[in-house]
Amino acid sequence: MKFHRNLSEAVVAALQQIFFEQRYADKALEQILQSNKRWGARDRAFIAETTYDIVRWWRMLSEVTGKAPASEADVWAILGAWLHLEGHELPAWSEFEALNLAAIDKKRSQISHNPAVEESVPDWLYELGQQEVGERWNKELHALNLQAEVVLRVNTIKTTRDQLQKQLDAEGYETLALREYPDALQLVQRQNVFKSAAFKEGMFEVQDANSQLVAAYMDVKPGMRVIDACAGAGGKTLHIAALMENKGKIIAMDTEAWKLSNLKQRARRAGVSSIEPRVIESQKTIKRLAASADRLLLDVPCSGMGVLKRNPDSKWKLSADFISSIQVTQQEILQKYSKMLKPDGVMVYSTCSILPSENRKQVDAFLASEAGKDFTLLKDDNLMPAISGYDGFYMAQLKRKA
Ligand SMILES: C[S@@+](CC[C@H](N)C(=O)[O-])C[C@H]1O[C@@H](n2cnc3c(N)ncnc32)[C@H](O)[C@@H]1O
Repeated sequence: MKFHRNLSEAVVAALQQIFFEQRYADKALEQILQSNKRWGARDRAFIAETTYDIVRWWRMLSEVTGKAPASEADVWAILGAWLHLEGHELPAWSEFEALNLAAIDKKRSQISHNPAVEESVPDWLYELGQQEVGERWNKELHALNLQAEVVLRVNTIKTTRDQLQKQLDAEGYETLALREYPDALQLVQRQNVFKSAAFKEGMFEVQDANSQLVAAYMDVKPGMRVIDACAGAGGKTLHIAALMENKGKIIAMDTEAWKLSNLKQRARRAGVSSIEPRVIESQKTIKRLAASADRLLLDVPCSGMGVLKRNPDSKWKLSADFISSIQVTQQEILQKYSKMLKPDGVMVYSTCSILPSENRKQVDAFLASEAGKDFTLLKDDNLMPAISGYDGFYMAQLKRKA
């Protein structure tokens, strides 16, 4: 494989932004990819995938190159080590001249005794995972370091899974229908599906397979009144709308107005008219909706510990303090927002985390509290990356007593 210098420079520039300027990986890449309109699809894929993979393996690569990267030259060394460990011959560039490949190989073989380095996570995060996830942690961590599959959710308001599969096939995108996920198609090869006519026509959204199980857990029926209280840009809201055949009403709420604006655009493309976005300005917004929903989704903000495959930079940006503070928000949302559910209604609490302290323990604390005394837990599920091959999620289905 031939490595082009300008693409490697783009990777180094993205990594410097991510690690030295604390920018989010997706934002840094978006800006860098926009800066050169002449790069084709393969060039863009190389820059994005290489950057993400190096972000994923940053600690391991720092260890094998011998020091914590602090300069542009160090980032070139990290790129060189990555290329070498991936089995590529290094281009004869001055930045790679000082690299000692034999020393890199030696260090790589020595780090297997330290799983935090081997799996490339900070020590505190490794220890937290051990305490919380227990025996399964090493397997889950390993799975979280694999590249995420690209999974589509068929928009059943506009098409069927069979029809969409044929349409995509005709456009040059080969997909697999996933047996245990009724609305899901998985790309056989990584391709930019956002360029397809099917996407522009609103036939699908890109959504992880396990994420698609959350809306299904809501047990919605056409005509119901549903509140999605942490809707964000509406990944799950749109799925709920499709399951309700676009009949009834879904109030999509969030504290961030810009996310709800994105949701509006996506709803238009998907041909969904049953969603009413509503920004949460204060607790009054919640109180006005007391006992008004047949179904309530609390897809709460969380650590994102189930989705490290697609957001590997979270490993370096998360902190124990952030996880503690987000847990306080999760319990507050359970306590206050659960009041929006009608008696006899069903509420789903979900996270994209695999930490019990954000999941079942939050539900148990809620059930033991005054606000939770009217609720019973019907079922819950831990969707684990190593078992399923997809992102990690937790979902609990609770009923409010009649
Ligand atoms: C896990 S994300 C939601 C993802 C979204 N449901 C989806 O499927 O794409 C959590 C969302 O909660 C929002 N949020 C944070 N604090 C909130 C609060 N106190 N009340 C409601 N939403 C909040 C965030 O802005 C974020 O969009």
